[in-house]
Amino acid sequence: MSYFSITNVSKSYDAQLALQPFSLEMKQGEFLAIVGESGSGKSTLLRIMAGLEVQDSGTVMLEGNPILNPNQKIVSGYDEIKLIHQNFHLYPNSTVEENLSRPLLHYEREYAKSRVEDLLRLLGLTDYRDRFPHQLSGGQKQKVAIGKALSVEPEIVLLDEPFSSLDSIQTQQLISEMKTTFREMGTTVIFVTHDLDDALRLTDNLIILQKGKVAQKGTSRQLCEKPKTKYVAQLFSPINKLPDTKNCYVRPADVKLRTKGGVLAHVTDSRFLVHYNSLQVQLKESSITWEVDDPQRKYEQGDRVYLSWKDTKVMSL
Ligand SMILES: Nc1ncnc2c1ncn2[C@@H]1O[C@H](COP(=O)(O)OP(=O)(O)OP(=O)(O)O)[C@@H](O)[C@H]1O
Repeated sequence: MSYFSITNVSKSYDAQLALQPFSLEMKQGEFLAIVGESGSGKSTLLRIMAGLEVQDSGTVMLEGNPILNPNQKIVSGYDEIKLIHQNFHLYPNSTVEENLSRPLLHYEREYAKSRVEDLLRLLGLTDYRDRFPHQLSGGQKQKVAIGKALSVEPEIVLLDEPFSSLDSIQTQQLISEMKTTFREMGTTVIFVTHDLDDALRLTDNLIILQKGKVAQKGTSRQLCEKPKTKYVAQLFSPINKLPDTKNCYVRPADVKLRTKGGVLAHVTDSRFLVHYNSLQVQLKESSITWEVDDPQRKYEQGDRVYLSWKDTKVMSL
């Protein structure tokens, strides 16, 4: 018996198909990221997993017990499975400490006190315990919201793009911190996002969702090297279509640049990036524009360059 399992769960809203039959098995303490563009069904899936949405078909089971949906249960949702999303709610007139304590009102006092201390320490909020939400940064507020959800010790945390109000540096930092916290607590985590980089900060275990359907699952390496669709390929880098082919592409990093021999192109733009210059080049024969990496930072706008690539690097999508 698997720890958390979703079997053939599907959902439509009127005529709109949001999720095609979806199945998943997870072990306790495992992390998973579900990546998909807007409208791919990520939130719908998480809400069904949390028992907050009625599915058209299929079952969700936690440790052999069914997760009941709002049609089957009077008070929807479970303490064991917490969904955290962007529109988090903090009590504005309560301090950080009080916000974290509120969900524990019905717990034994000593336990609640020590649990709040643990959360303050884990989330790095000890110095902010007496502050009110309006005295916190966006990242700190988000941490308190996550702390509130974690206070009842959920076994599974479902993160629905909870960091989208933060800038990318804050987001990266918070995801790394959360990863340590979740590991320490042995929490099972499912993180949905449209941003592959954010997903990879948490885990290498990926499912790509596209139009309500699993496009591919696997590790980042498997998905990057053997993408099954254009969408999966483009999550990792831009892709360049080979001239005179229907569906053959090559990545910018897999194109070699030379001063002679290969496909002639002209450099039309150059951008400085951390590890290489990213060139925009126009292929002479076909007038197609490509993006290619110039790791030696050798070429400039206006230069002629010859392009070549290995057949093994060509992706048929
Ligand atoms: N309550 C609803 N009523 C009708 N249609 C809905 C409802 N909720 C979602 N949908 C539709 O179902 C599809 C999947 O939506 P969902 O919110 O699950 O996607 P998502 O991947 O989470 O999107 P986003 O990243 O923009 O939040 C979309 O086409 C959406 O318009």
